[in-house]
Amino acid sequence: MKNVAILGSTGSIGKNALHVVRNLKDSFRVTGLSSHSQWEFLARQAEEFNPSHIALSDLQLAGKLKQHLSGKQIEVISGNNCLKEIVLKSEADIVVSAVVGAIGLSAAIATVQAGKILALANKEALVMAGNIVIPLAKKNQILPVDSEHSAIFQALQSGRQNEIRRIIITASGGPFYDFPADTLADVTPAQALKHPTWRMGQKITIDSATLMNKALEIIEAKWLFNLEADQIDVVVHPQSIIHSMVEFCDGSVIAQMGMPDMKVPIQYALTFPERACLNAEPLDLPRIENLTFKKPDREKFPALKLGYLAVREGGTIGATLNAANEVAVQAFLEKKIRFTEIASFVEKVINHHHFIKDPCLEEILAADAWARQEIKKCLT
Ligand SMILES: NC(=O)C1=CN([C@@H]2O[C@H](COP(=O)(O)OP(=O)(O)OC[C@H]3O[C@@H](n4cnc5c(N)ncnc54)[C@H](OP(=O)(O)O)[C@@H]3O)[C@@H](O)[C@H]2O)C=CC1
Ligand SMILES: CC(=O)[C@@H](O)[C@H](O)COP(=O)(O)O
Ligand SMILES: [Mn+2]
Repeated sequence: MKNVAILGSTGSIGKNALHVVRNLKDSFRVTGLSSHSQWEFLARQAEEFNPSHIALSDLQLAGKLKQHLSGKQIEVISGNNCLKEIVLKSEADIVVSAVVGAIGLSAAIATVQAGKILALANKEALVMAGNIVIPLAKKNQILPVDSEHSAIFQALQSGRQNEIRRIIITASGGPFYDFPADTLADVTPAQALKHPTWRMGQKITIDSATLMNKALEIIEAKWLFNLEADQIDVVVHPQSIIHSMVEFCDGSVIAQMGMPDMKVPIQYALTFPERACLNAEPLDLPRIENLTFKKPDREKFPALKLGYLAVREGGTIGATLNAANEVAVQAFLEKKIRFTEIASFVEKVINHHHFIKDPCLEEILAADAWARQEIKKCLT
């Protein structure tokens, strides 16, 4: 029996993770759950899974949660450090990090420092601070949940690190891939939130539409798999059936395929190195008929080149890109900026930032804070 804590349990990945754990209840016990403000939903999850600790980052709502659960043996943690606290207090063997954004970094660091397995969906932690997080982790201590990285990790089980020629990360292209470039300035948040193949939280869905998600993912891949920029390719594959591929030095290309369903990579991260049965929709290739591929359009979707810049140059670019993007996505959702301004404002902030080649954690956090202030100047 393994103890699992799920950070961000009320979100899209968090709910899928609980679905997986519910089906594997003889192998996993939930000892920690967390959310930001959905306290009633978190309370229902706590009542079902009976963890020893839960965390709500919103201090004011935490009072209501405590009152609701009074009489139960569940400790409620709240406040700024609650993610880190739940990692350490919940006695988890595995921490699923399914929070969105930079807030996940401290929990990622705490998890690996405590020697626990980190099942990582929160790609932003590696985008910001892969140079800090990765050296702290042992081999296979960080297990990817992101579908593309899980696919690459699975494909890599058939070869060795020094046999990798390149990886090919697939991208759905998002809802606007075939839109004429001159129409993108006018697309709305409602349109952007209609992802063609995946049902996900709002932030990542907008990132998919700008292709910033692929930018974040190539940075994530660099850190997870120790790759150079010229070993990371992106191909647009609108059906999201091939989740990514690895080309080895003998020319063999190993792909991981399946219907788009995050329960598959979540479960693999929890059960690795074993596999467990999962009642997922079977892959019916004759029904799908066509798997198609296109070169990404870097002019129409400039976010991708920012990702390659961060992979090549490293340093504080990842943290700056991530922070500026988080603010820009929120501003787009609030209809304060246009869709096309997300990438252009992020680029502007990166170009103005004070680059540090090998930043320590404090310098990374300072770059994050600076970028959040700087991009606000573009919003007024
Ligand atoms: N969704 C997907 O299929 C995929 C997601 N990912 C990555 O996984 C992560 C989660 O994505 P997703 O599940 O879609 O996101 P959601 O928005 O659906 O869920 C986010 C979760 O994080 C919590 N949260 C939000 N803000 C804070 C905060 N400031 N402090 C503490 N907790 C917070 C939310 O709590 P509350 O509900 O109370 O707001 C919620 O539980 C992201 O990094 C994303 O890029 C990667 C691959 C696929
Ligand atoms: C499910 C998952 O891993 C997402 O990151 C997904 O890949 C987003 O789709 P895009 O390929 O459109 O970015
Ligand atoms: Mn992904």
